Amino acid sequence: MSCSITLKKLSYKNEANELFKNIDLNVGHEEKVAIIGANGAGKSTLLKIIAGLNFCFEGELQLFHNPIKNKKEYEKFRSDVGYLPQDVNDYFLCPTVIEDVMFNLRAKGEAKEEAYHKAILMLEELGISHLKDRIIYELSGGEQKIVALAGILITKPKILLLDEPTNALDTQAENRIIEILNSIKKSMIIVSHHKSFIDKLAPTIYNLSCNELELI
Ligand SMILES: Nc1ncnc2c1ncn2[C@@H]1O[C@H](COP(=O)(O)OP(=O)(O)OP(=O)(O)O)[C@@H](O)[C@H]1O
Repeated sequence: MSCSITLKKLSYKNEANELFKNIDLNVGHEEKVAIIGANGAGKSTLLKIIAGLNFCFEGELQLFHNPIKNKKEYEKFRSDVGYLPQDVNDYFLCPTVIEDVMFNLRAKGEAKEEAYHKAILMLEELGISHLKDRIIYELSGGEQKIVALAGILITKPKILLLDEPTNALDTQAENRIIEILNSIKKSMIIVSHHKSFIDKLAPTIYNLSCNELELI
């Protein structure tokens, strides 16, 4: 199987606890995988490791079959990975929604008009055109989460890592996200507490519990 993400005997301990030990995981090309688990089980930590934000692990992380041990080795793949953190409070770099959604495209050298056009389409697709000129820090938590997702999807990463993507979203927004994520053909890992949300999205579900990743 062609794998986008592979974990081999991955172990991690923080100062206080061992969070997971000898975890194996394969996420195939365009496969959607969900991870559930109790508060503090280590789900966000695992996602941060896969997102290249923490290299203090033992074992092996591979992206597209390439072993990655450190930040330098990760850089080659960074633009292939879109990571939505659980808390998007400190996530934004621009004052307004449209500027922030355009930002990553502009950073990649895309012309302003083209980036603006794509950002407008992305806001439409996510149903948040009405937020276009709003100041991000005046938006609700749920609105901020969708804006952050827009800023990620617009760069068309090959892998999506989503930490509680529907946290703080109302039912209508959640259904919109389900529809959009279902229509996207990418490799995805979704961390969520909402089993009903995951059931509509990811055929493969793991439970992170007692240091182990168990297929359920
Ligand atoms: N930066 C940090 N420094 C120290 N401990 C941390 C840090 N981040 C997380 N932890 C601890 O690591 C453990 C796992 O946290 P993590 O956020 O990965 O769990 P989680 O499964 O995502 O939880 P939740 O479902 O509540 O979001 C927790 O005990 C947490 O307190």
